[in-house]
Amino acid sequence: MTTPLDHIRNFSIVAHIDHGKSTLADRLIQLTGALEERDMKEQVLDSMDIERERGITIKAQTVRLNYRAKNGEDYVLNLIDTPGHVDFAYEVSRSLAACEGSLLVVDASQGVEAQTLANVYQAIDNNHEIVVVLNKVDLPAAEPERIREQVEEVIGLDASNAVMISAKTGLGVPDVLEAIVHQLPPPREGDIAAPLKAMLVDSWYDAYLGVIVLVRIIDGVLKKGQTIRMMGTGAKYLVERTGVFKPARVNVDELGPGEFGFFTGSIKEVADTRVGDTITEDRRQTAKALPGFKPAQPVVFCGLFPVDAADFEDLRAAVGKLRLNDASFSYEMETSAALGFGYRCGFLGLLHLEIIQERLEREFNLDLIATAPSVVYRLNLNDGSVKELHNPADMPDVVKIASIEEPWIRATILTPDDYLGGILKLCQDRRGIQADLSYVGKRAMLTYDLPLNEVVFDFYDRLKSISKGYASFDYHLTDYREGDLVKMSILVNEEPVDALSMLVHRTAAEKRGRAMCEKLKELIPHHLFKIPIQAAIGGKVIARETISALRKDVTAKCYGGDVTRKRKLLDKQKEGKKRMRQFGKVDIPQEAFIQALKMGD
Ligand SMILES: Nc1nc2c(ncn2[C@@H]2O[C@H](COP(=O)(O)OP(=O)(O)OP(=O)(O)O)[C@@H](O)[C@H]2O)c(=O)[nH]1
Repeated sequence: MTTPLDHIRNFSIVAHIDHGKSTLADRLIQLTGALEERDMKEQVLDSMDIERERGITIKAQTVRLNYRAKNGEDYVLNLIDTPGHVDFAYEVSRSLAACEGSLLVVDASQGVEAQTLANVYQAIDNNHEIVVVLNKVDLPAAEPERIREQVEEVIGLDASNAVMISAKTGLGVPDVLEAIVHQLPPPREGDIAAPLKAMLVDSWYDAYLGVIVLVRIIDGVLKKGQTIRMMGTGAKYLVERTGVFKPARVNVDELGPGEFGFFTGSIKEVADTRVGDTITEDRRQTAKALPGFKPAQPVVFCGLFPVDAADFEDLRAAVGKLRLNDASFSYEMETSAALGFGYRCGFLGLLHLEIIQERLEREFNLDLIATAPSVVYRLNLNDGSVKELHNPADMPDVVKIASIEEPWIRATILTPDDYLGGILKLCQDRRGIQADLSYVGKRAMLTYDLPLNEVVFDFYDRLKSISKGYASFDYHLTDYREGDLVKMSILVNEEPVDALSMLVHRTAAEKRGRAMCEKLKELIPHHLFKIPIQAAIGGKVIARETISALRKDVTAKCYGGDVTRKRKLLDKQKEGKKRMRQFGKVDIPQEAFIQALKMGD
């Protein structure tokens, strides 16, 4: 039995990070009895360990809630979870496109932040009705009335019906359920008699069931035994199981118009399922596919290499496994003169990079060296062709290059007035161009255009430290612009270390080069000979440091007598060596790479 359309509400929750989205979702699940209290783990929606530890949401999830409203009617509420971080904007957009309304959660003690704006504008772009929820009213610092006005003023939403709640204590949460039923619209279309038409919202790999595909049904029904066709890829599959998440997986006989649910078939890889694709029945196809989605494009690349070359096979297996569940992560094999075999990997952004790296190290027990993150440059060559450059090491000879273009972003930063000066300077130092400066209550809202290349290093960390954590930040890619970019190489003992080469703006090259050489001088241990460290553009050295020679006999202090002590010291030294990489005759500790690449200003 499918639910009639006017008794279905599909909604998502949009919020700035930490404003209480997950806490509210948990409350809604709890209140509608979807979970027994004792089964209620904290934040059930954030299922992966890392997500839970870091308190961030990565994978979009959906939960069906059964709710009997005060009017006595039974409703099916589908909560579609969306990630809150900028890197996952693409996942946010596809989840929003699949539902009709949003709860906009705003922390009543903090007010509107950068991601509040970015996320709510996406919801508005998707024609969502929006219920404003002011959360954390239990906090002494909460000013719900003031924040209500702020929402109206800054976003232009009618907040007269705003629901004031504390997701933590549960206060006001039942009103949220009523608001969902009465203020959000049911699905706008849906013909149960028409041929099947469904949107592929998400997919992931499950060790027992294979690929699980999350769908939103538009027309018709989806059930076991049907042969379905993915209209974009043309692939056909037999449906083996249909079901919903409550949030535990429950099988159902069929899914009808307006409903969310999942199906499984013999689909081997997540890569076979294209998010945004239209699913129809093979023998009775829908006439028109849904407007397609753009696949997520990786914007940041870096090389990942095992510290111990013998671990390469393990790395190969691990990236393959991760990719099964994350089609937005891409990789191809790379060989580096310095680092041996590894992978060049593409990510949606810096947080995505960090998460993947951490999962590889933690879940697969790998010790990795990551090279400097790089954006995708566009090279216009003299022969008229255009080349995309993912790796500075692949840069062709400069005489072949007519011009280089780099990606730019538009960043929105909200900050208390006190830190504005420092932030303006940071943006200016990073070649930023100010587009706007206005005020949201007592806080400044800055709009800046910045080269992504200047943001991938440590912009976010710097912003947080300048503003003592109070500034919020959001960005989206805008365009490619020509820039005076040069490849800077780092030479250790006259040997170029490819993993440390990078593209920099000519005006910043000398400063970066000098900082890099100074840093490496501190980080590379003394050897028995003098080691020059140089930064160079083409053949021209722009910075230089020298590590003096040192004769060091670690066993000298053992007076030759105690053999076991001597052995222990030698073992210890060997252990230290394992985490080193040899460049020509020089050993560079892994730590030196990480630190050199992490440069502050
Ligand atoms: N005092 C108070 N704290 C709350 C309330 N709601 C949430 N919090 C706390 O605020 C913090 C962030 O809440 P989350 O629900 O994880 O926030 P989120 O928006 O889901 O964050 P992300 O998943 O990282 O985007 C947690 O420490 C919660 O315990 C509330 O009503 N009152």
